[in-house]
Amino acid sequence: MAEGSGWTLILPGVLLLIWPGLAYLHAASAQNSKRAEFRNLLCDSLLLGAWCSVLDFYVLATVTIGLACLMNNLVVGGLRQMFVSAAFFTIAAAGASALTGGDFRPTISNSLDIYQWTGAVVYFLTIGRVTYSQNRKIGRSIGEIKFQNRVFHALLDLGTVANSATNIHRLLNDSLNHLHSHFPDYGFAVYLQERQRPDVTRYAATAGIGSKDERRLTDLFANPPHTLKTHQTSDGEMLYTTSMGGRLSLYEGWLIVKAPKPNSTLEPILPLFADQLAAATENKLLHLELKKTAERDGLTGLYNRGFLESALQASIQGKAQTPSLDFAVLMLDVDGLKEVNDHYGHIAGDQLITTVAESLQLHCRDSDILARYGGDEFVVLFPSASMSAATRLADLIREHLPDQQCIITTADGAREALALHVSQGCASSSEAPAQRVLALADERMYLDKSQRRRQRKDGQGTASQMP
Ligand SMILES: Nc1nc2c(ncn2[C@@H]2O[C@H](COP(=O)(O)OP(=O)(O)OP(=O)(O)O)[C@@H](O)[C@H]2O)c(=O)[nH]1
Repeated sequence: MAEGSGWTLILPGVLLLIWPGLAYLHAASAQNSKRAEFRNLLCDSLLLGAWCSVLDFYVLATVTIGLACLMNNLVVGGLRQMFVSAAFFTIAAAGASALTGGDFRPTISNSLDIYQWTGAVVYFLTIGRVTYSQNRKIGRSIGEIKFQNRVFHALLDLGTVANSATNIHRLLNDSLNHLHSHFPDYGFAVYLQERQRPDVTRYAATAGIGSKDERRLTDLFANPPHTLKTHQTSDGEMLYTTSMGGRLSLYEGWLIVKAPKPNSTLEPILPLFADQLAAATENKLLHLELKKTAERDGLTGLYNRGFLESALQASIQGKAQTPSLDFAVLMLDVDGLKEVNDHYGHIAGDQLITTVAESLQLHCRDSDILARYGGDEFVVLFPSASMSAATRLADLIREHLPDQQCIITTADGAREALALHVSQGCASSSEAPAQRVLALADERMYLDKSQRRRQRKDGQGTASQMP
């Protein structure tokens, strides 16, 4: 083709000015933009092949344009796309030569060579620069995705960790340790307090917070919520405070996160952690409340009969599995409750029951299971103790209970002091089959009661004495 022919002006114009815009519109409007991009690249190959023909296959231009074209296709569509593009490039070059009767002039002039080399160098350096910034963007995105994955897993597992805790202390400690294991660079603290009784019921836990910050936070926590700010720095580190109150019905709560530096990625996810922790805490509080209601006696707060029977069954099974493991039972029955009810009314009777319960509780150890078994009957189960534990407690009660009194208010407003008396009987699995132990203690308790009744009749004592 003759030098300076119209094609040398039209084709670059089409390639550089019109085609990129058309290719963009095509890709943007296509339903499958990836396939549209492949088609665009193949059109690119056709146009570039034709352009090489227009340039009379000037070798440097042909090599540079051809390589750039193949590289684009390889990067975007892989080897297959590259081979297809090579075919399109060749067909277009050959077709254009055939149509226009183009020449073959691989070398033209040194100055054009220098110009062409400069263009090629600039082109490939530009591609390198673009690829570098793309890689950095991808690196940043991967970092963000990894962080979001950590957040996602930490959130997902937080629920499991919190739900498997047996009480609120464990829940808060386990949850914060879990968060700290996922985010070792961060420190965590949580504070909870009952809305109605902030000074009475409080919980606190920390993980990864230094003792200095812990002291500072404890001071801050002494007067919440006014003094707790959402953000504050501590020695160049950042403390983020998120309220958990919205998800808690009876409690106020705050999750505090200490970040090594201000962190804008962290801020939006803190409410997620606070929410998850608050939801788990609320569930646990409800669960514990329900459990307490199911296990406890409403009047005295002691274990109820249902709980005692399950604990007794566990002891019976324990004895069956390990015969050397004994348990013992002490049964107690308040004397003269009916008389108190009849004289002073049921409220006074209730007071007598609760006073006896409190006195019994004073003498029991943590491992003893003290339950209200019936109206005026109490049972103490010693799950892994012999008869001596039961007789020791029975002796203590016999010795100290009569010294204590229950103060009641009579219908006319007068205050009366009632003496506390109980009948009692003990039994152990070392002296009877495990299933019979409670019944044996009951029989012994009734023997004791009969004896005490006889004594009362003989005028040696009264069941309920009013001094
Ligand atoms: N105030 C009150 N009375 C109760 C409660 N549960 C049971 N009672 C009453 O307690 C009384 C128990 O009567 P009894 O078994 O004869 O016991 P008692 O009067 O202590 O007589 P002894 O055991 O023989 O000394 C009954 O009148 C029941 O109605 C309760 O929760 N509160």
